[in-house]
This record gives sequence, structure tokens and C-alpha cells, in this order.
Amino acid sequence: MTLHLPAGQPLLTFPDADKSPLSIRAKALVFVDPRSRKLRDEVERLAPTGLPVLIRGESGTGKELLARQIHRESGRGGLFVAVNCGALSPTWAEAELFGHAAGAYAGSACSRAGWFGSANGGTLYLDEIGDLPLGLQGKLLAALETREVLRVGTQQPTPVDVRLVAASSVDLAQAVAAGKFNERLHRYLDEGRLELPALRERPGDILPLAEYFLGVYAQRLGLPLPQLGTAAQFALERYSWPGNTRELESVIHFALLVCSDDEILPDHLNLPGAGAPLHTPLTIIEEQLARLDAHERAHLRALLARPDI
Ligand SMILES: Nc1ncnc2c1ncn2[C@@H]1O[C@H](COP(=O)(O)OP(=O)(O)OP(=O)(O)O)[C@@H](O)[C@H]1O
Repeated sequence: MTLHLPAGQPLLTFPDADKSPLSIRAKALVFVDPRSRKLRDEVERLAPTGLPVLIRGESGTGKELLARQIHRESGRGGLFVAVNCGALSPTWAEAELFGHAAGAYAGSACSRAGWFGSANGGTLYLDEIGDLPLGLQGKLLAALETREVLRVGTQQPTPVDVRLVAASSVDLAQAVAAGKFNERLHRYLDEGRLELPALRERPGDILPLAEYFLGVYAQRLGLPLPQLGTAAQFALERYSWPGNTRELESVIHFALLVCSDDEILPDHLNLPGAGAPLHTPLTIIEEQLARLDAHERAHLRALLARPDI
């Protein structure tokens, strides 16, 4: 796969992405914008400490990918186990998290280790931790602090060694203030805080991510790698990306499927609200002018003012 990133750009490639059964689609973390590079430095600092981590970011920004990176860089030998708290059934959440003994419920003939037990020695990633029932939040904190879990239907605690990485798209401090989130759990998580900015707040990542997804999907679908045309680049850069990187990924996947020649044009992106008038030659020139720095603009103005031009 060819990536058209400028030499020296910080692209973090995962060593065994193909072999890992838990690997999600990405084979690399594309972090080019200065804000992302700063975040990457924070990840490098936090990962080996073993501290709990709370990643805050909008949906689709790459929180799970970041959590996997923290696990990879932590050197912990156990598994990375990802759980979406919003998808846990309120009735079975405790047994799913902490496990249960055989016969604890009608139909539960075998015992189960639960997500906590599966992550023993590794990392438990709790996505949307704010959706965890309040009663369970206290039990979660107790399990993390005492390093023991009490499986449903047992009296004997089981020792566990789990590093927690949690994610939230809402501000948990506000949830605490509203009485919806356990204050002590919030303080426990606050030791390692990471803010993953929305894609529109790190515009330097947009084109490298687009190139990266083009490479990934072209290779996967066995298609020739098209160029991302200049007008398409501007369209990508000016869009607000409410769905963040996940949306960019599906836009590029779609563009690759519908582009008939070797260049991706704005129409192929099918961006909401991106009508044809946005991409007239004049608007493209305007975009290019806007990209010039003050020195270049002054130089251009001086040139245009010359009577011989
Ligand atoms: N920096 C990045 N480099 C490469 N791929 C990325 C990057 N950030 C996100 N992606 C890709 O974007 C998609 C969404 O990422 P991910 O699932 O980690 O987001 P999320 O914030 O956890 O989403 P949600 O809040 O909905 O669970 C994934 O396919 C992921 O591989």
C-alpha cells in the first residue's frame, strides 16, 4: 500500500495489525496535525505508567484506536477487551462485566469470567462509560481499587489485574454535577485525561487520513489508486465532519467506488451541502489564495500592482 504522506510525517504503523484478531480496520494511526502530534506525545507518556485513562472525544474521532495504542505501548501481556457500556443490558450488566458462577441464573450452566476476567493482565476499554448504571460504577471502582472482583453467585473474590481505559463523548464532570456519574470513579479516571479533538479542530489530519483510507480501500478492493484532485481536497478541508474520522472513512470508501477515472472529484465525495457552485474555478482560486501566508500574499499583491503585468 502506498501512502502519499510527505516524508517525515508521523504515521504510526502497527506491527502485527494483520495478525491481531482484535484489530479493527486501521493499520496505522494517522497523526499529522500539531494537535494530534501533541496527543501522541501524551499517549507515549501515559501508556507505560499503567494509570487509568479517560479519553474524551466526539463519536468517530478514533477513541478506540487510541485506547488500543495505549494498550500496545503499555507492554501489558494480557488482552485488550473493548466493551460498549451503552450496549450492556441493565439486567445482565453486572454478570457480563464481573462474570458469574455456574448456575447463578436459570440457564447459566457454566461459569463465566466476564469482561473483567478476560482483560486480566491486559486492558479493559469501556466505551461510553457514562452509560454504565450508577450502581455498577461503584462496583467497578471497588474492583479496580481492590484488584478483586466478586462474580455474581459467588462469595469468594477473584483477584484481577486490569488497567482501565474509558471513553466518553459527554463531559463526565457535568454528569457528576447532575448526580448521574460516580464522583470517586470520575476522580480515579481523571489521573490520565486525554482530549481527542474533533476532526474539524485538527484540519492538518484531514488530507493525510483521506490518502491513508484511499490506500487501504484501494488495496482491499483490488482497485487502482486514484489521485485526490485539488478541488476534492478543498472540499474535504472545508467540510465540518460532524461524524469525524469514521465519516471521512466512509466518504473516501464511497468515492473510490464511484470514481470512474484516475482522479477523485468533489462530486464523487457526495458531501452533504456541497453543491456544484462551491467548486467553481473562482472559488478554487479563492481557496488557494486563502492558503497563502501573509508574506506570500504581500508578494502577490506587489506583483499584481506592477504596471508591466
Ligand atoms: N488517527 C487515525 N488514523 C487512522 N484511522 C483512524 C484514526 N482515527 C480514527 N480512525 C478510524 O476511524 C474509525 C472510527 O474510529 P474509532 O472507532 O476508534 O472511533 P471512536 O471515537 O471510538 O468512535 P465511537 O465513539 O463511535 O465508538 C475506525 O475505522 C478507525 O480505524
